[in-house]
Amino acid sequence: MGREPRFAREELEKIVDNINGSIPKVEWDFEGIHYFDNGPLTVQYLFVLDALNFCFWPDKDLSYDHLALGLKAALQNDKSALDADRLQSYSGPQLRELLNWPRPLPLEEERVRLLHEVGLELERSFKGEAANIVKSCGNSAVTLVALVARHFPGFRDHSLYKGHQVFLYKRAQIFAADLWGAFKGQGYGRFYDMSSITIFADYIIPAVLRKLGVLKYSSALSNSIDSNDEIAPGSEEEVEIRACSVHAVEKMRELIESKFRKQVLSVEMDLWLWSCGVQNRSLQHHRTLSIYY
Ligand SMILES: Nc1nc2c(c(CN[C@H]3C=C[C@H](O)[C@@H]3O)cn2[C@@H]2O[C@H](COP(=O)(O)O)[C@@H](O)[C@H]2O)c(=O)[nH]1
Repeated sequence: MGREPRFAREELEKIVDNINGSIPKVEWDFEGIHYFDNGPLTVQYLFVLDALNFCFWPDKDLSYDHLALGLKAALQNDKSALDADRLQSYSGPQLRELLNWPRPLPLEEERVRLLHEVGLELERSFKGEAANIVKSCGNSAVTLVALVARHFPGFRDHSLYKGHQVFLYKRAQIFAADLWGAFKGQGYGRFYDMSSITIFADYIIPAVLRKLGVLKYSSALSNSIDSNDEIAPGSEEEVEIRACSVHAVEKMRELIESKFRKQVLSVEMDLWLWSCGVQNRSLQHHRTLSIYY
């Protein structure tokens, strides 16, 4: 038997019936950890946040919250902390200091490289401001994702799977969703095509779907995940875990529409599933050293 995950339609139907086709509403920033001033600095904050929004698990005490809170505190202390020229100059130890983290961050060199890349390209093409990327996307989240991926190679979350290119664009899509959530669909968060954004294929959502029984893993894959083996970035298994998660949630959304006549966004389903996942610290997730999620 292969090691690939399998999508279980019966389990999915049960879940959709249990919630009566209504996705429990989770407020964006339910954790109360994000910087928000209703202006362009918030866009800069979210863009830098999502440039670094990956791979926290190698340090068991580190989580996404530390990154969000650290960048928020940095901005509150110094409004110019995330200016494009400053982004290009941070070293690893300076980034740690900014985030108030006492030891090297996972993939720290990559994080620093990505910060420099973001600062340089913001300066070169967007007058230093992430808000200008958003202004040039014509209120389309899809255009925003494409623009970000075109200008910032670090956001090009793609892999080659059995000869096909697979694009999951987790961090570029979450940037659009974060704008939409933070600005409550207004101003910098106004997009007419949020329904075209899929879930953000990270390491939490697949673990939640597995726990719910919607994704079934072979015993070989289950054993390696449960014994904390690392899964190689770009491997077939890694792409399958992520792509099956996107597929499962799209199927859930289709089922809710056909059975309950309700339109739901994948972004709303993502936030619900993700918030369940991060509140369950014992959840076993797959471990891949990746800059994409
Ligand atoms: N699918 C999905 N993945 C998300 C997020 C978020 C945060 N979204 C903000 C938006 C509104 C909320 O109020 C959140 O604050 C982070 N992650 C991913 O989780 C992992 C971190 O886990 P841990 O090591 O336990 O902290 C890592 O891959 C990270 O990239 C999300 O929303 N959806």
